Amino acid sequence: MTDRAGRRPLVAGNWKMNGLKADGLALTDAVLAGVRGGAWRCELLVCPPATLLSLVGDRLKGSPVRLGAQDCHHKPSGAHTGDLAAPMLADIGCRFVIVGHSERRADHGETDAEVKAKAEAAMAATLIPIVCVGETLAMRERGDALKVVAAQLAGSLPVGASADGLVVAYEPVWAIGTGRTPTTADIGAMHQALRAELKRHLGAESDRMRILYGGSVKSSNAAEILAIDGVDGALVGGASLKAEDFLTIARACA
Ligand SMILES: O=C[C@H](O)COP(=O)(O)O
Repeated sequence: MTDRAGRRPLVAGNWKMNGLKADGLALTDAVLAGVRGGAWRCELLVCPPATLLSLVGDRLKGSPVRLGAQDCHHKPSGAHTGDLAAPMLADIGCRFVIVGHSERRADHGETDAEVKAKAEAAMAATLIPIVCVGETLAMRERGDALKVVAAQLAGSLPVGASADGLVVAYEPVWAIGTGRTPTTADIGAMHQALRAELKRHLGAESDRMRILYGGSVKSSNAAEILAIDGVDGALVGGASLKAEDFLTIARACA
């Protein structure tokens, strides 16, 4: 992977709804042990469940591994039982927050407009939103993937994003946790379409924005996926729960 327009690759681990305290700490310590002493080409990020953010964040202090959350509310505070506001996440050391993951879009009916509002709330709290988009299998089989995902991105893009202040993640829904991935040509074409869409909305600023690929990224396919033109890193689910697999993926950026 080459630096294109100064984009440093980002490898992000989304732990999803996994891990009790002991698991989270053991995974964090294993990642930190593997990271120590290495010169990392990519930026490293872990996104534990909300219950572990403080604990993991404390462990990560002084390390090159960043902390991120998996969701935030679109308001900065208020009567929203069970939700977490972006300023709260920033307050406990988060630097990034994933918004619009397909699991939240499916499980909680989140729309593009809500994702956009969450991304704007994240930016207002100085967090970097990772805005997720991706097609279902039916959309891909109908030949609609490029069109649908570009429209999803257009509807989810926060207003006023700067190059360093926004990350996009392309995650085909049918590739998440299934072991299936699109062809390298399909991933390349989608990343090209997303960059064109970013450019249409944000102009030249978009050249330096990172677009990640997510969906069944593993240690065995990471090098191939991360070498695709326009892929600026990976959003990793299952494989991020094993430190060695996560770090092998990160090393594939070298
Ligand atoms: O956020 C991560 C993605 O949903 C990918 O998950 P996965 O690597 O388990 O397929």
